[in-house]
Amino acid sequence: MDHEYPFYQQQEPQMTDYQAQLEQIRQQISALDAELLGLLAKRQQFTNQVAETKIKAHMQVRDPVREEQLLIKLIKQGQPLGLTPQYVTSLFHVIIEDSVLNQQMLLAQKANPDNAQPLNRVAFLGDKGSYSYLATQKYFSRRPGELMEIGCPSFDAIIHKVETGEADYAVLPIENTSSGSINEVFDVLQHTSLSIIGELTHPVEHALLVACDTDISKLKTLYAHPQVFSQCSHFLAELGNIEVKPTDSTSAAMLKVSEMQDPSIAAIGSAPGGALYGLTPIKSNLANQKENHSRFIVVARKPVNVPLQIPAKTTLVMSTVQKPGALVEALLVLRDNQINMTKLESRPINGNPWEEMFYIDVEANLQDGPMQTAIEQLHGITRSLKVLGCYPSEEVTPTRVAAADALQG
Ligand SMILES: O=C(O)C(=O)C[C@]1(C(=O)O)C=C[C@@H](O)C=C1
Repeated sequence: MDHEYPFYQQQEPQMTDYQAQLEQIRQQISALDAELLGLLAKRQQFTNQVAETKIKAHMQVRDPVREEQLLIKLIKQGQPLGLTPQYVTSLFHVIIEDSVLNQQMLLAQKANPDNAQPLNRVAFLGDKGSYSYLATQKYFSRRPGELMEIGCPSFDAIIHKVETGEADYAVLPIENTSSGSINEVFDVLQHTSLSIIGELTHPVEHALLVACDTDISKLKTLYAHPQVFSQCSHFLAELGNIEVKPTDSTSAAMLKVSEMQDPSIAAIGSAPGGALYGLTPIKSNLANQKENHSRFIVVARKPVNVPLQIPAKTTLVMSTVQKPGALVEALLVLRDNQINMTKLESRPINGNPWEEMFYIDVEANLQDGPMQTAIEQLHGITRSLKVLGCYPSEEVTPTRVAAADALQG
């Protein structure tokens, strides 16, 4: 006879028991997460108060000594709680970056009081879901006023919207870590009266997006912006014989795939952007370089004043006289005035392909004495020189603390 189990034998827990346990723990996690959000919001209120004080005291926003002390203390406090120095450091780098950018925005607002408006009409490439759309959302989420998104089919159309007053700002991609400078934007900057008033970098995480249940082996056609194809050239080479079809923007590619609902068709774009079109990612991280970012500039009809308390960048465009060493002579002016150049880009002059325009980004405030001297000297040795804009630098370099140092003593 089969062995009889005593009636009182504990039954094996059912899957529903485990799910109930999981749900109970998850509710406790969610309650703690809500508390953490409340604390972060309170911290933001305090650091905004710090900004108010710094405005009155004409103090720099960044205080590296304070950041180093703060990180060392937090690493020590985290250790007995089982929080590694790496975890604590990376967490507070994000928190401090947000604090610095918020403070910079507050100081910039004080320096440009008439810029604050209830509605920010912003032109950008493509439509909702494009990388420019995501960058626009990111940049203006930190600024007061409602955002009116104005998607455009081309860079010329974007510039036209702002020049004619149909838009207040434009967000333009100017370079990408994988595919380099975006030449069309440098070319439109040559002839516009608009000023660069801001910048931001935004991660560009390309994913393979589809509208219905399928897999890579079934794909025959791929839609994407040409920039995306060059950034994902290695992935495309591995894909083999698949037809790639360029679109004006990433959002146009995603809209196409969403409308066709065809399992043999996909788009390359960001997963958050794709979600706006009902697309799902079947493969991520397609870019040649894993750290793939695009830098965007923000342009407007009026330049902004950048307070000396926050790090500034100035972008110049110049053409040199036709003599050997002319460019070197111009760059030596920057060196002689202790001005650090962060970017140099050359572009042919429309209608005069044998001469070039040079775009230069420097880490300097236009109001600075040395910068004023450099501009004056450059006017004397170049054929043409134009300041495209002076704007707050949004690159917040994190303060590094060696974990070992932090845990000593
Ligand atoms: O305490 C300050 O001075 C702040 O501005 C706050 C804060 C922070 O978020 O902790 C931000 C930036 C500074 O570099 C240092 C610290």
